[in-house]
Amino acid sequence: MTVSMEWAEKYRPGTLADVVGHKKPIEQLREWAEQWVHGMPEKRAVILQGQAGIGKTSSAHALARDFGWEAIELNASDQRTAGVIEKVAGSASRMRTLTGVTGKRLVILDEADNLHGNSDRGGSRAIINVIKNTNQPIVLIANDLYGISSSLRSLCLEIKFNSIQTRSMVPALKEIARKEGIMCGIGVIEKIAENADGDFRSAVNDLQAVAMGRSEINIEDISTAERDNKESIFKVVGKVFKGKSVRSALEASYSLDETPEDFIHWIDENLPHQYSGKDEEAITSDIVDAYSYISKADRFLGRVRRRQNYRMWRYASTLMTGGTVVSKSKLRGGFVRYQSPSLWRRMGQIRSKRNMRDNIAAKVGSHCNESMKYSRMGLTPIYASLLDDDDYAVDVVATLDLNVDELVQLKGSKKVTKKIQKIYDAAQQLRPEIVPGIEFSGRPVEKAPKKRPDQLSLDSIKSPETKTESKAEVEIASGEKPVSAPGPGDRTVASGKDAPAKKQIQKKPQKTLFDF
Ligand SMILES: Nc1ncnc2c1ncn2[C@@H]1O[C@H](COP(=O)(O)OP(=O)(O)OP(=O)(O)O)[C@@H](O)[C@H]1O
Repeated sequence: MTVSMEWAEKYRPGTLADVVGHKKPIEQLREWAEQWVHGMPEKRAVILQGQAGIGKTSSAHALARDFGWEAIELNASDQRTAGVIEKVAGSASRMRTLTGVTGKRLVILDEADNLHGNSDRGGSRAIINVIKNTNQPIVLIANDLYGISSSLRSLCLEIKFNSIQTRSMVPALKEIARKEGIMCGIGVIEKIAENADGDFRSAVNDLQAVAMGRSEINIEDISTAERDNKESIFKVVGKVFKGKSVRSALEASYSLDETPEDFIHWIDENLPHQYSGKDEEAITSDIVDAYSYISKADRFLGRVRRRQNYRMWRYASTLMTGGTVVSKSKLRGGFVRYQSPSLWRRMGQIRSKRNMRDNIAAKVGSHCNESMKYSRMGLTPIYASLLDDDDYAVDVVATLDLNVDELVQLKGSKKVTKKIQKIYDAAQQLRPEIVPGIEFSGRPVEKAPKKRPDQLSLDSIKSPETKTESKAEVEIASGEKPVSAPGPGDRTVASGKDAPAKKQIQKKPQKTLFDF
């Protein structure tokens, strides 16, 4: 097994045919390159846009190789001043390539959504000028189009790279494992691909990490690797709180698989737990000092979000880790069980509660032909109060098609109580059948006659006799013999045979709120 070289580099696709997924964008890229072969395309530059690690840069290099072009890559760490860009892709480059061979040169500008910093001074303007005049193909690579000016965008053909689907990654990962002589147990590759969330580079990195020192990988090894990653965050947090070397804390934080956006929450959550003891005054002062650095780091994170300039993450990291390290008046050891950020849990809870509240309001709104916003404010509380009456409650749940969690929330309860479960079960039997192709609006168009709450209540599902009474009620109300007995099973679309029964039931005077 070779571990000396990164597999992601080793298995970088050599030609466009080796690129995993991206059928359509690769086709677009090829067509654009063909136009260069036969002359000059309308757009002399393309922007390959998509999340990191999905093969944009590799595709650009593979394109150059397939077409026999020299590739020159300028990434954000290069000095992308107007002069440099002009030199590489401007008028001089029209004569011949760097190697002296006359032919096309593919200029690849990585991180094109990041052309703001000092080193890129004039970069954006220079690229615009170069694109207008060049006779060399130019590829811009960007995670996000928002960081690129509209005047630059208008000169480029935009090609979107989507994240790679798990099922496309699996055969490619299996092939890498085979070439590396690694045996993989059932589901191993699928799990790695799933965890990567569309990012093929991280899938390859994960495969390499878990294969290190093994010739066989089983599914349990993957869970261990996931746990190792979690352990490493605890180690880094420990280094920040307990160590005195800014450098080693910073280096440890860079090795993490967490962004500064996430890491700051770990520090924020655990700082007060780590700094505890009897010397209250010193502790308070250390905590205040550390938080003053953390808040400055947070300001940088805000700037990164607003300007999409990820270079400033560096300052944020230095402030939050280095700042916390230097703000200790003395070293504090002691074991502390670090917690994952509670803010995430709270946000998750709030978000899911809010989503549920909106779902309920949308269902009420749909039933009453009102907007979700209006029903959230005005109507939902009314429906909530109807739940106090068990019979209405069953009808409300069935009519609005509430699920059990929504019922719990609308009832203002904290959990599924026995009563709530009973209401829900009763509603399941009353629930109208949804006619395919017709969206449920609380009033399905064609369905078997819906039983009224007075026909099916909590009690009525308890004893079969009560159901018989209900049949009798229909008979009395219609003055005719009922065609079929309404029971839990008869929630099908009304057939011609059922039609008379439906007609009779519609004649019945309104008895409940939902009888319209
Ligand atoms: N679609 C893909 N097909 C084959 N290999 C891929 C693909 N996507 C990523 N890889 C692997 O991941 C590595 C990184 O890919 P690449 O640099 O092309 O991604 P990117 O989208 O340009 O990411 P970034 O925006 O971070 O530069 C490659 O060396 C390759 O091993």
